[in-house]
Amino acid sequence: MSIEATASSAPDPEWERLVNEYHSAPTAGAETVPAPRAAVATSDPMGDTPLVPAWTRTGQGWKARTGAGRVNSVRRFRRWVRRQATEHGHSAQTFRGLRRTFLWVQGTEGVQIAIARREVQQAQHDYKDAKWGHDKRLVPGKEKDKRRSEMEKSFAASTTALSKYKSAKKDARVRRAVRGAVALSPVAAAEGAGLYLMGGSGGLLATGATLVSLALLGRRTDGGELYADHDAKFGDTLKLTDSMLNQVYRDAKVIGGDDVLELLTPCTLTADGKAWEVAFDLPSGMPAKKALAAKTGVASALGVAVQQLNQALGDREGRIRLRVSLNLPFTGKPTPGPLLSVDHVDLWQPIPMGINLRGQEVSTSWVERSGLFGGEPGAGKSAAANDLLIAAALDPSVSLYLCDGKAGADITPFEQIAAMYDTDGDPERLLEILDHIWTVEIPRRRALAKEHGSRKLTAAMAAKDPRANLAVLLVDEWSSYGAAAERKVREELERLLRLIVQQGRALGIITLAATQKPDSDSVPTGIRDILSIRWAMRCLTPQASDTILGQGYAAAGHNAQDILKSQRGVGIYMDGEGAEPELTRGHYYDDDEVALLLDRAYELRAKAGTLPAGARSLADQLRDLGDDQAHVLAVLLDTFAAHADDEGEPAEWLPGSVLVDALAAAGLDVSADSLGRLVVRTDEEKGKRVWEGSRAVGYPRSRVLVTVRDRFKLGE
Ligand SMILES: Nc1ncnc2c1ncn2[C@@H]1O[C@H](COP(=O)(O)OP(=O)(O)OP(=O)(O)O)[C@@H](O)[C@H]1O
Repeated sequence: MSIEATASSAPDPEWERLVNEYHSAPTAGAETVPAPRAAVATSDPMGDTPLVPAWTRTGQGWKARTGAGRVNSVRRFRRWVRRQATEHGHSAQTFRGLRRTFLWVQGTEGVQIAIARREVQQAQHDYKDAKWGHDKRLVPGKEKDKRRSEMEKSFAASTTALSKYKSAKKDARVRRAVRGAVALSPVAAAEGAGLYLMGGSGGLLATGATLVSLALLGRRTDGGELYADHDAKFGDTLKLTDSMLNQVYRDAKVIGGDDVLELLTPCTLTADGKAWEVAFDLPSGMPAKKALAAKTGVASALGVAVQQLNQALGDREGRIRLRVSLNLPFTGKPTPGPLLSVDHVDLWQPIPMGINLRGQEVSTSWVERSGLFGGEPGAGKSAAANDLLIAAALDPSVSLYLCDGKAGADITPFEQIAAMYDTDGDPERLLEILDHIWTVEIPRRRALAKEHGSRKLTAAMAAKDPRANLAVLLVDEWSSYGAAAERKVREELERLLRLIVQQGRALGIITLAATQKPDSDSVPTGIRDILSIRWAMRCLTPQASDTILGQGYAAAGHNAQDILKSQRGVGIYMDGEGAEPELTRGHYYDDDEVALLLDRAYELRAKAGTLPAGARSLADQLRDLGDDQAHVLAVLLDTFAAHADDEGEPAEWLPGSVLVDALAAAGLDVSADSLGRLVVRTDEEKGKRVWEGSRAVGYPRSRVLVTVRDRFKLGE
């Protein structure tokens, strides 16, 4: 492994940034540990202390490492059990050791003895042949002498061979006895000493030591192999080592057999103990794309699921930041969304969308942007869209235009605060909404920008002029509208949406399209290409994933098909053009939380006077008119509401005296006659009714409502 060290004399900002990053603890979403960021660059002026993140020495660092240690122990035990069934099992090793000891004691003398025995057999055979030749009759005298001499020589050779054989046997016996003594004496000594010093347990201990010695002797298999635990994959050990890393990238055919990765940090367990991280450079000249595309191979070589692996591009070509999660990420319960703890939101600022793999908050500025969220049904698009919509709702200045082509219930809770909405999947209503934006909103905004001497609306402008507000247009399931509309209407819808996305951007109109089936029908290509923020939730095919993110992303390792069904709300998030896609889980607000947040949004808007006309109470709408009679009618309506029954329904009838008193209490000097002239009753309505034990003349609420409608064209 090679770790770069920075010369103390040569400040290297890039290096310091990297070091700081590795010394910092994760932020929101993860359990955080205070990280002594500032001290890092200066505490090691010579650059010679090991690059170990400071958090490892904190209480939580120890806790994380103890947790990982515990998991590792269990896994080690499981590996040990698995090992016992193989030729590397400890009993197999012990027997191998025993056999090897026996063979050693037996030695190689057996071979000498066998050779000597063979010599004896040969010599005796030769002697027999010579004797047979000699004992023949009718052999002339000279020849007889020669044969006798050969017979005698053979006899002598046979005797010599026999004595050599005997001495080889004796020699072997002695040597074996010596080796036997050598092998047995330590065992006997240990046993004796054990028994003598500690009794039975000492004997057991000595036996254990003998078995361990035998197991050690039998460590290598007959094929000469050793049990190599370090060859185990990350998935087995849950520990990432530098040598393992190189092997992994070699196995995945990213780097060659002789290549090495240049590690910029050691393999480090993250502060929350959930993953290992390391940053490294690929061998010079190798594009990072090669490693990113080999995601499946790398995951397989690590022995983990592909979802546990995250390779992010470093800040320069060829640099990779690898993160391997110990468990499948994003499968636990979602953490409470951050909007729950804020009073209001400023949509001109970045808003929190979700949490990335490192537990960091992913925030996005939606100003001058538009987005496309896609994924199979139930992947979490509506929840993701809610991250923007709820933030927009909590900014009382923002106008909401919400359209749901699938006619679901996702945007129903927003109805009260939406400027215009369609929850029926009605293309005619969508046309009305888009037409309103194109013919009313956009010209108004353009004129406003001109008034401020600009071509676009900005945050600075909004701070000075409340008319310069943002607006959000959500079009969920465009294809459903397309399918339900006539060809002409469909073409008009497409034309308007394209114009709104293109021209509305600079004028503060944020468009968000969501689709279940990301293909060219679901969002027309021309419109899709100009939606800059993309969020690809789980898709069924890599092509669908590419339709959301852009061509070639799946092949480069960013494939939303890899997201598991259990990883709800998780998607590959691309925060604008050219941004590196990153796996992000959207913040999730359940139905109760959405209702709570929208109540807050309603209040904020009621206070700011930005509720859409339909959502404000009739009394408020009357007051807004600034007309005296409208004001009187507003007080009358409030008085009926103040006398509501147990179910909260306003009173249906009140005596004139009660109404006149209420008007007086509101500072309005209205006589009974003037009231009668304003709210003109029928003869029947003028009849007396029983009120608190006596009979009185009064006014029905329905007559007041009719007066409001007739005079001011307001109300039901
Ligand atoms: N960020 C998240 N964290 C945890 N769970 C989530 C998240 N997002 C969604 N879910 C779960 O997934 C379910 C489906 O989510 P959602 O309705 O947003 O999916 P969808 O893609 O919009 O589905 P459809 O296309 O059918 O409308 C939710 O009810 C919720 O239980």
